[in-house]
Amino acid sequence: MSLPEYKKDFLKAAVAGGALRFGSFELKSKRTSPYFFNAGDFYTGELHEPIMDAYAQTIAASELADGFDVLFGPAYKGIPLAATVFYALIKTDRARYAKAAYSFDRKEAKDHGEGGSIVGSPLKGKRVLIIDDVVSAGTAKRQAIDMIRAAGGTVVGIVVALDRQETLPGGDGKTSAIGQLRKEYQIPIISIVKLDDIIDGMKGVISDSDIKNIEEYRTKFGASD
Ligand SMILES: O=P(O)(O)OC[C@H]1O[C@H](OP(=O)(O)OP(=O)(O)O)[C@H](O)[C@@H]1O
Ligand SMILES: O=C(O)c1cc(=O)[nH]c(=O)[nH]1
Repeated sequence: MSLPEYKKDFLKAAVAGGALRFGSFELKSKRTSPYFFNAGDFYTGELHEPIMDAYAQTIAASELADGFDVLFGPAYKGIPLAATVFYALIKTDRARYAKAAYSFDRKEAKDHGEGGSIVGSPLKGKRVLIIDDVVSAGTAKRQAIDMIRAAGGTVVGIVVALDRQETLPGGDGKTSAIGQLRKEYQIPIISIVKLDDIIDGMKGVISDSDIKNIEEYRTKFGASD
């Protein structure tokens, strides 16, 4: 299967910039994974542009492309994502996104000046697309959904960089964290790449033994949703 160019560019930049690594890594879940994606590395010049463009193209090519009014980035890591990907969306298709908007929250409400927790576009009556780096257990996404609903917005979807497509530890052995959120909130959750794309895109780029380790990991922990 051939990956779209923006996914190839994303993977190439992520590997070159050290955001996507291969070896042995302990996850939050305590699983040992043969690959790791560090969204904390998005700040370098070589990574920033391809990653922000890849988010924008993922959104513009998705079912959510015309279905949101506000791109919302939960604090903290979601904040630069919302601002920068919104800019990339405008650059990608000005006519389509000129009337859209972005916003983000403060972790601590401001008690002076304009006050409150939401900065940027008000959410009342708006269709809101959440942007973030990754989903681990889904806790931060649930909090963001609650906050947006409390502010009168409707969450229409979530976009993240990577879907690891792996089962939730202690779960039913089939469902992923993303799958669980999809079911719970009945919303689309899209990603720039998923584990299957990494395996496809990295063949011939990383060693055969790294590919084999990731395929074995997918066989052991791959989710079915
Ligand atoms: O709980 P999940 O929805 O699976 O997501 C895990 C989130 O946790 C981290 O953010 P955190 O809330 O720790 O805030 P930060 O952006 O300030 O690091 C990380 O950036 C993910 O967005
Ligand atoms: O599950 C995790 O802890 C995890 C995996 C990954 O690839 N990247 C990350 O930041 N966390």
